[in-house]
Amino acid sequence: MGIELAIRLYRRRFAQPLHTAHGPWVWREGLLLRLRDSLGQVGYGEVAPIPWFGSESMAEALAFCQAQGDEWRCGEIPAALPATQFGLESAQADLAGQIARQKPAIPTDSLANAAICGLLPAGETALSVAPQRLAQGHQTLKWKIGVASIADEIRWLDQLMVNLPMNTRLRLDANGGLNLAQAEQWLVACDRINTNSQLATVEHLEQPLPPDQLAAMTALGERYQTAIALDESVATVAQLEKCWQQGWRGVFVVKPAIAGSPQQLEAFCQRHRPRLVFSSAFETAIGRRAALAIAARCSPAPEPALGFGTQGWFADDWDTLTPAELWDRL
Ligand SMILES: O=C(O)CCC(=O)c1ccccc1C(=O)O
Ligand SMILES: [Mg+2]
Repeated sequence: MGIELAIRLYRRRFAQPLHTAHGPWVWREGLLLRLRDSLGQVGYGEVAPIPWFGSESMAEALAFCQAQGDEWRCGEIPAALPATQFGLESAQADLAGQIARQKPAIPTDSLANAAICGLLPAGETALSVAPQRLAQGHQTLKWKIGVASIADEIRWLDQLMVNLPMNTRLRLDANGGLNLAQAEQWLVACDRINTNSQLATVEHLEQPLPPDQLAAMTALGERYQTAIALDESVATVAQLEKCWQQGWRGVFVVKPAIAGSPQQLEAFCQRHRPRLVFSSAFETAIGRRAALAIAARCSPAPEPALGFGTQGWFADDWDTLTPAELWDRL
């Protein structure tokens, strides 16, 4: 008897919609996978695509998984299905004991918040939530920009900075929603903050321009002091390779859950030793565990902060469940 593949669909509602430059994100949909061998051992995986990041759609992922039938034959998974590659490969790794048995450099359950970037809501609400995140132990925070007017947002940035302790690091994430003039306006504001020795630091400006504008972002990186991080431009391992080949040596944000094959991702990291920031795709505990195991293998020193401050954002209690409990719940 071979390896049995079981599939479950899930749909979770954000407690408050996540606002980005792409608009509000209200529901998170994905697939949970379970492989079971003839001895009854199981391995869990998760397919959590983000179509607006260029991943496959839920329908494409589901169609591929269903087409496998009840048995998983470890066949090739098309490069056009990066979230599915992650889900099936990490389920196999889990079945092989590589995720649970491995003692991760970063403990995956009770991660200290100091090692995790706390996520702030977009807009002015960030000002009242920031003290809560600091009280929870986060020392790095992330704020979505390109959601309200640039004048308002830069004013809120200044108000936010005066109330942050000096050791705090703030990430600004534009989700590709700025034009060149706006990106320059933000970088002027960031450099002004970063040259003020009385203020905390803006760690990076994430994906200021649309994904295809690599040359323009490289030029911005040379003209301003504040670091630029690519995210949407490098959603998959293939895109990471391409941007590396085109000379990008700044920060790469990596979301393992949508990057494609974990093995290929690890190989890219070993080969080039890029500057990495690992980030969540708002996956469940199943994908999170696998993504954090990959992060630990790709960059042994847990620094900079992991972009995994995504727990508690949903209107359910799933974040309190173990992978097996979550599977049984669905
Ligand atoms: O990276 C983080 O700190 C949190 C995760 C995050 O921001 C995110 C989560 C899902 C989809 C896109 C993004 C993003 O970085 O743009
Ligand atoms: Mg981002």
